[in-house]
Amino acid sequence: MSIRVDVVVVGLGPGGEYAAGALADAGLDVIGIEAELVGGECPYWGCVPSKMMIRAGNVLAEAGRVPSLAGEAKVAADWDRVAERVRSEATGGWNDEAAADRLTAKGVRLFRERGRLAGPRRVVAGDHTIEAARGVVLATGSRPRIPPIPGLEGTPYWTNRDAIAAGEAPASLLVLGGGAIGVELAQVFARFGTAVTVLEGRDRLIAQEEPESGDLAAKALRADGVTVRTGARAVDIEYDGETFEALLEGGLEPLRAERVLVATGRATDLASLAVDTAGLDPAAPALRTDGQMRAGDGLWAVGDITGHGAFTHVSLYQARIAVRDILGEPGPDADYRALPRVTFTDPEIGAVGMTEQQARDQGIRVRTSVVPIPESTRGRIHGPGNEGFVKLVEDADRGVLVGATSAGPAGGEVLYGLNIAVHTETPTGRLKHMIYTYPTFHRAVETALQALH
Ligand SMILES: Cc1cc2nc3c(=O)[nH]c(=O)nc-3n(C[C@H](O)[C@H](O)[C@H](O)COP(=O)(O)OP(=O)(O)OC[C@H]3O[C@@H](n4cnc5c(N)ncnc54)[C@H](O)[C@@H]3O)c2cc1C
Ligand SMILES: NC(=O)c1ccc[n+]([C@@H]2O[C@H](COP(=O)([O-])OP(=O)(O)OC[C@H]3O[C@@H](n4cnc5c(N)ncnc54)[C@H](O)[C@@H]3O)[C@@H](O)[C@H]2O)c1
Repeated sequence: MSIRVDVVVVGLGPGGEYAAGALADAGLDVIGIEAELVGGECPYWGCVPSKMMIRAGNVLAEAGRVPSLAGEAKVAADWDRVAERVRSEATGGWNDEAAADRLTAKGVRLFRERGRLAGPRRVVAGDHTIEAARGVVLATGSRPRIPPIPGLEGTPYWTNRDAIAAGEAPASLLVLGGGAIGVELAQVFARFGTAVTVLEGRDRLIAQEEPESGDLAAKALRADGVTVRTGARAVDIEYDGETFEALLEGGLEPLRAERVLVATGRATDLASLAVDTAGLDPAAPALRTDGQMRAGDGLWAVGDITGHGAFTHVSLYQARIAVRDILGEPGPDADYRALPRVTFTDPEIGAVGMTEQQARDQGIRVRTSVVPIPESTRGRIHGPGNEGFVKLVEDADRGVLVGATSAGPAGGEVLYGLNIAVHTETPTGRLKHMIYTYPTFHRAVETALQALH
């Protein structure tokens, strides 16, 4: 059956859901195509449930700090409460009815199918061929990248989805990959009694961030009893029906665990979207777009599929730009200079813009400073759990911050001011003469500005 509409949105994760709704709100005739759940990875298997799990783990850790600050606290960790909250409050039992209703109430026609391109401005979904007069938005996200480790395929390894839906905390867990997913979930399960080992191939955790961040994450995880193995890779995995055994590079002692969580990055799948029918490379790792999120004539792409950072806020930011462009409204190009991200470990590790190394690699004459939170007034007041630091990366010639990290209690919130500074390129000379509230964690930013060298 052939249908004509204004816009087709393929994939209704955060970016696609926003774009479809906003375009329908603007009066366009929109079809949204979703193969699984309206809302995508973030609300059902990503950001929201993982942060609920982290919140639970953090409460336990705070209780552990009571003896040194306030007396006695006896707590008994119970994963049932976590699983129940994830099921009922985060995911509604992995039911997207409310999200689907919100979208259809805006006038979006929802097709529960797997869509693919069939040429410019044309999408095939099930028995339907849809001609989109204005064009197509691709927002199909990413899925776990499974490394080709011999023996892994065919075993009941976990991805983020199994970890989020876990009915119980396993006795032991081997986490492959020390990126954001690996470190966040490793800490949570460790706090609920699981014996966790993180195996990271590179020489530090959260390796795309500052080295100080990786060191801090390793220290925090170790303090929770996690075994952190960096520069280590599994070369073979066996499963005997009960236990996984991972053989390591270099003949190191094998690791055994009840569960294996694969958290080794995400991949897009452009081939299954038949992007070649629109003249694009199906083997590319991501769909390249211009600053208005155009991937071709009558084709826009937003979210993980664009390769600009797998974050919900990136997907929503790009979706707003694509919507504006589709509606013919002028606006600035996407700008990733001040891309913020937070790894929600305890302590939180927030970062924006470039790391020191990235800035140096760009030939920027760099000045930096690192100020430890425990040495700040608020850090001393806070006491146990005060680990963290503020690191600034300044372009010394222009006198502006091009990157910053704020790690510590509420590190993700402290990041906001640094995000503004990098985005607006406020001169560090002006930032130094601002009034910073006493005694806050973010006063470490003022100290770090004075210490730039
Ligand atoms: C454990 C975990 C924790 C995370 N925590 C955070 C966090 O704290 N903060 C943050 O910013 N980000 C976080 N992320 C990342 C965030 O979830 C993603 O960046 C975000 O969901 C990407 O949005 P998206 O719009 O690209 O689409 P996605 O959420 O990836 O959704 C894409 C949708 O498209 C559908 N689809 C795919 N192919 C087709 C097709 N051919 N036809 C129809 N439908 C299709 C899929 O079923 C899916 O519903 C986390 C991710 C994980 C896994
Ligand atoms: N707080 C957040 O915003 C948040 C939380 C979770 C996920 N995310 C998003 O989801 C994305 C995916 O997360 P992720 O943690 O899977 O990916 P990642 O790319 O952040 O980290 C994957 C890690 O796995 C390592 N690795 C790859 N292959 C390996 C192997 N065979 N053995 C050992 N280590 C190996 C890599 O060196 C890398 O450090 C993140 O990049 C992030 O954008 C964001």
